[in-house]
This record gives sequence, C-alpha cells and structure tokens, in this order.
Amino acid sequence: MNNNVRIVIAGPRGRMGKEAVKLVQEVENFELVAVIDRKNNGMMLSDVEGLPNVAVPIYSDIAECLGNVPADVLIDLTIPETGYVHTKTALQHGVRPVVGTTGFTKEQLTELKSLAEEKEIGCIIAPNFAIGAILMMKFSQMAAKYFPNVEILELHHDNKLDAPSGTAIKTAEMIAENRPEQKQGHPDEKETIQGARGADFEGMRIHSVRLPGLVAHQQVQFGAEGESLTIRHDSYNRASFMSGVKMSVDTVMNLNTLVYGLDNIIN
Ligand SMILES: NC(=O)C1=CN([C@@H]2O[C@H](COP(=O)(O)OP(=O)(O)OC[C@H]3O[C@@H](n4cnc5c(N)ncnc54)[C@H](OP(=O)(O)O)[C@@H]3O)[C@@H](O)[C@H]2O)C=CC1
Ligand SMILES: O=C(O)C1=N[C@H](C(=O)O)C[C@H](O)C1
Repeated sequence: MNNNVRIVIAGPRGRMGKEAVKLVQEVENFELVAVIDRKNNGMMLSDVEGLPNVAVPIYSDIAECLGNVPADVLIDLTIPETGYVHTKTALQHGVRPVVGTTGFTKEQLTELKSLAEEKEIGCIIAPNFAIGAILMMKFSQMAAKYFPNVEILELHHDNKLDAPSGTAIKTAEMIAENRPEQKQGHPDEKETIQGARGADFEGMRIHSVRLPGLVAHQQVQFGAEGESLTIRHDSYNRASFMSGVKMSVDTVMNLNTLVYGLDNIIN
C-alpha cells in the first residue's frame, strides 16, 4: 500500500509556492499530485518554463482539480481572497488544508473552523511557518505579562499585499491574552500626519515597513521605566519557512479541527 501524503500546491509560481514544490519533492513520503495556477490551465508543471520538471497536471479551478485528482492535503500560498475559496473548497472535498496565505478575516477563520469541525478533518492556517518566528511570538506573549507597553514593528519586501502582516496580527492577538487593553503614549497625543502612530490593536501600535531588499522581519519592543526589551526575528529567505510547512503537513493528517498558528502545535 502507498502511504504517501498526496499534496496539491496552490500558487506554484510564487516565491513561497516554488519553495513548497521543492520541499514536497525532497520529502520521501510527500507526493505532489497537482498544482493550482490561474495561468497554464491544462498544461503539465514540467511544461512551464522556470518551474520544476515534475509531471503533474495544472488546474486553474480547485473544485475541478479536487474532483479529478485524489489528494490528502492542499498547501495554499496565494492571496487572501483566493486562499479563502481554496481552503473552503478543499474542506468540502475532504482534503486537509495547510494555509500559509495571510490576510483572512476573523469571520472567515470562524467559518472555516466550523466547516473543518463539521467535516471532522484537520486544517492548519499558519500566519508564519518559521520556527524562530513562532518562538518570537511566544516569548513576546510571556514578556507582555511584565511589560504591558509594547509596539510591534514588522518589516517586509515591497511586493507584500497585506498590512499589517499576518504575523504581526497573530503576535498582537497572543500578547493581548496576557495584556489588558490599554492606551499607550501620552493621553493627549495627536498625529500631525495621519498614521504616524501606526495601527491600533487594543492600544498596542503596529508599524509596517515595506522596502525592497527585505524578506520578512519583526521586532517586538517593550518599554518600562528605565529599561526596554526587544525581541526580534529575521527570515532571510523563504527556505526558512519550509520546516514549518513540513511539520504542518505531517500534523494536519492527525487533526480533526482547524488550528490557527503553529504556536498551538510546537511545545
Ligand atoms: N505563513 C508563512 O510563513 C508565510 C506566508 N506568506 C504568505 O503567502 C502568500 C504568498 O506569498 P508569496 O509567495 O510571497 O507571494 P507571490 O506573489 O510570490 O505568490 C503568490 C502566488 O499566488 C498566485 N495568485 C495570485 N492571485 C491568484 C488567483 N486569483 N488565483 C490563483 N492564484 C493566484 C500568484 O500568481 P500570479 O503570478 O498569476 O499572480 C502567485 O503564483 C502571501 O499571502 C504571504 O503573505 C509568505 C511567506 C511566509
Ligand atoms: O508576505 C510575506 O512575505 C510574509 N507573510 C507572512 C505574514 O504576513 O506574516 C509571513 C512572513 O512574515 C512572510
């Protein structure tokens, strides 16, 4: 019997998608069975210039793909609107989603969790797959208990569509579990240029930097009387995310609900 995990990847031409295709080829019991790409429908991956020489079919429509190709896991690395439709369709077909795409709304996450539970299958939505980034979030959550004054600075390449990053939002949500909502800065502070103080998450400020040359970086900065604490993580390339993708694929096969964030998986 073949015990391979049969995987479909959505977004194989993207920065993350290309790495994921490489990962799936490298892991012994992972098997790429199809890809979802809005271009090149009906072709084989191996026929597209610049993509790995793997003979799997390309579909532009996920329902058509999952209706034709038996699969266990969908890895989605696309854009928020498409990623949401892909995740929902995968769950409806009994295929377990591992989603790196960021920018889902709270309502979408709630709806997808209900669907995963109704179908009794696993789904992982991970705003960040890098193990160091998960630790940064966990350490920040711990620190917030003692340092409630905190600002988050996230820095990314200038092709990123969503702001703040999924990682920054998840970090703020985790910190909020240990930090009562409070306004920071001077009570009478005023922005002379709108946005100067960043986005407001329960009084925590989130600042988004977009510059060419950056990959994915985040600094969580805590301040108290006479001291400060900075927790920082840097991803210098997309390979940094792949051990988390592998762990997610392995884990999702044994889940029967939706898990949001790898902080709920690593001990
Ligand atoms: N969880 C994590 O650890 C990480 C998450 N991310 C997230 O992953 C996602 C992808 O990032 P990245 O690889 O840098 O982005 P890219 O822009 O490099 O890749 C996105 C891919 O999605 C495809 N796509 C866009 N729109 C559609 C559509 N309507 N239907 C089908 N495919 C579509 C693009 O194809 P086309 O060329 O045709 O537009 C492209 O191949 C983002 O949401 C990002 O925030 C990124 C890094 C790490
Ligand atoms: O778009 C990116 O590049 C990244 N997106 C994720 C996010 O929004 O947090 C993860 C990582 O920061 C890279």
